[in-house]
Amino acid sequence: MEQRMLLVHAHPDDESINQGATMAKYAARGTQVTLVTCTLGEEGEVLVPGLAHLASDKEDRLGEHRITELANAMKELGVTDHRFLGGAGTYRDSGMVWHESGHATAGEDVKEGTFWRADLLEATAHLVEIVREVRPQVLVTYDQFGNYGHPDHIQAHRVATYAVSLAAARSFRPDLGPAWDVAKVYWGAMSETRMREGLRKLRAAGDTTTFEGMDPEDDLGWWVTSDEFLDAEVDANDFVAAKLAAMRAHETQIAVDGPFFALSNNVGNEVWGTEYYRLVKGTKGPVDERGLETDLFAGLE
Ligand SMILES: CC(=O)N[C@H]1[C@@H](O[C@@H]2[C@H](O)[C@H](O)[C@@H](O)[C@H](O)[C@H]2O)O[C@H](CO)[C@@H](O)[C@@H]1O
Ligand SMILES: [Zn+2]
Repeated sequence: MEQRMLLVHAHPDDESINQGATMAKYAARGTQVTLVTCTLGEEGEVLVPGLAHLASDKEDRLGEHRITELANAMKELGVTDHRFLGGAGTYRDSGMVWHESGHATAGEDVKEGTFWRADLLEATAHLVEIVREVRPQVLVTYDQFGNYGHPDHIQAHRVATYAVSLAAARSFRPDLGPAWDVAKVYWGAMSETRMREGLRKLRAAGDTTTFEGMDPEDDLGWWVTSDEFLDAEVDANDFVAAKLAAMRAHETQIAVDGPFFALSNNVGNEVWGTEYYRLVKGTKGPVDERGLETDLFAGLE
């Protein structure tokens, strides 16, 4: 079977942070990996001082710069098919604010033309066209909370979920191509056990700044998924270097000496090279002794 995987993400950088190792692993073994990014990340911060002029409140050219960052990241992962939903610049980054309880949320005045205010059916139709062209057996996106509450992540979840249904409906927009039913849909997840183990190692090594304020013995809350709800673990430790190089490519968003890289090597390999998933559509394939699939195409041979 020719394996085809489609990932739907909100901003350039989400793909590398969340599934960079998985993408590199499957691309290396010949799976067709397609990434759809819904915005250009125009409202992002700019961590590189020499690029501060690009910010949305200055020259507003961060979006075009992040197109290049994404292309560079895809080269590191070996992914050759990456697209912007509706074409580059169709949906603008909605921005975000931090809610008092620690997760992201939409600001008071979300601008016209942003992804959060997009017409859901219009945005979904753009994705249906891609789904019917690519015909993926596996689709990956965020959970209903966008994993940490960012409005664009939540909207990407909604568009991806709606597009899976409509792409399979023969009577919906036949002009967008023959119907296609995606066999398996996964939500990216962060294992509670793995995050707790990583935090314990960091704190034991004296690191109090990485994931500052998080106590490994506390309830880790919305950050993580309880292991009872995990369905798949992709061990891509051989591709950690590619993932970290892809994350570094998003230089305006991810500080090389920031929390993502502050992990010591051994913690880094364990935390970043293994990526977790919840299966929300389709039948679970063969599992290991923990009840976890180790291949997202399990059961589809
Ligand atoms: C990983 C991710 O989704 N990044 C988004 C996010 O970026 C955050 C935002 O700039 C926030 O203000 C910072 O405090 C935080 O550190 C950033 O991770 O939101 C941006 C604006 O919508 C988006 O461009 C970026 O890709
Ligand atoms: Zn994002």
